[in-house]
Amino acid sequence: MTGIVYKSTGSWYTIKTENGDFLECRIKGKFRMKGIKSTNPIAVGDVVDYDIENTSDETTGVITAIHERKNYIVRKSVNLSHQMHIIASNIDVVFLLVTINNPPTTTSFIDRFLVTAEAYGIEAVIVFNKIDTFDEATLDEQLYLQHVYSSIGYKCLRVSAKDAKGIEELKALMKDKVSMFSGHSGVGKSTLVNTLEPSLNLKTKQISESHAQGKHTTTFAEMFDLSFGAKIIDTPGIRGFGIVDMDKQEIGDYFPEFFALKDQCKFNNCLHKDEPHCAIKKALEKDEISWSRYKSYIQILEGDEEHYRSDIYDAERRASDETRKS
Ligand SMILES: Nc1nc2c(ncn2[C@@H]2O[C@H](COP(=O)(O)OP(=O)(O)OP(=O)(O)O)[C@@H](O)[C@H]2O)c(=O)[nH]1
Ligand SMILES: [Zn+2]
Repeated sequence: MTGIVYKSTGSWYTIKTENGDFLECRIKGKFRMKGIKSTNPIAVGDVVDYDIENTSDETTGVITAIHERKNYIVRKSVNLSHQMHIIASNIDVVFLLVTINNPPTTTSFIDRFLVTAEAYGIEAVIVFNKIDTFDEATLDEQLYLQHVYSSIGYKCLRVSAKDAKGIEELKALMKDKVSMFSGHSGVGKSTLVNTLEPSLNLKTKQISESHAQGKHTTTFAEMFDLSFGAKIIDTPGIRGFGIVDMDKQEIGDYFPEFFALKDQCKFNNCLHKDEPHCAIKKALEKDEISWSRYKSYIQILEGDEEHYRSDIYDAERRASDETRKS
């Protein structure tokens, strides 16, 4: 029998069975996934095979196999620096909430996020929130950003979580899929989820307020079914999008508009920096590639390893704090 993992608390896993019932399961034997050193063998989102185990007073399950993951997101384990903790798997779409100035979301943050999503193989959608607060300048900036990202091919939505604007479009994109919401603290993630499903009171808020950072081991990702046929994965205390190891050579491949042109660069290992006859730099000069995207690319390329290997939320937050100070 097959089920989906909705919650994991270390030794027990709550799975939803094909009948729609929830079943508490343990695992039997060793689960080793090829190529990943992870502290947890099974993560929220995993599709698993299980057997029923009946004892005199309860019915539980035993997970016997895990189906191949279509993708997964990780963070470094708190205690074991070389191991990964798999936060969640089989995510269909991740929504990045962006606010223009309250709080500010920089293009560099957006681009790092998109690069990570590309590397993970997860579709990313940009959701501009708080449109109810926009003055003319903010609106201009938002529309400009929307133009930049939609011309690359990223879906963009404009919403107001507070006034429930744009919510139907968002629901349509979430239907029949597993979604995650991400973005800086204060962009409106909890508000938006509550607008989508008022009965669902996610723990995100409480936990971030009690400064649970560093105590990740006590917070667990959890999947929820929403009434309109969508699933979301909530990751309390984890607002970033994990870590991805990238070679310098592959970074450009995670900028779709660079990737589309790179065959036209003279050198097939072109880093689009100082090389002659670079198609990306030519496109940049013709304004066919946005300067802010190119700047983000160079930052990621030249950034110290910490920048793209550590939690991008924290890295970017520090960076954006520094920019604001200067
Ligand atoms: N005007 C306006 N305010 C909003 C909107 N969405 C959220 N807010 C406000 O923005 C503030 C932050 O919203 P939250 O939903 O707590 O943000 P969050 O992203 O969950 O924040 P963290 O829990 O810290 O990660 C709250 O005061 C909300 O009322 C919106 O669409 N319009
Ligand atoms: Zn090039």
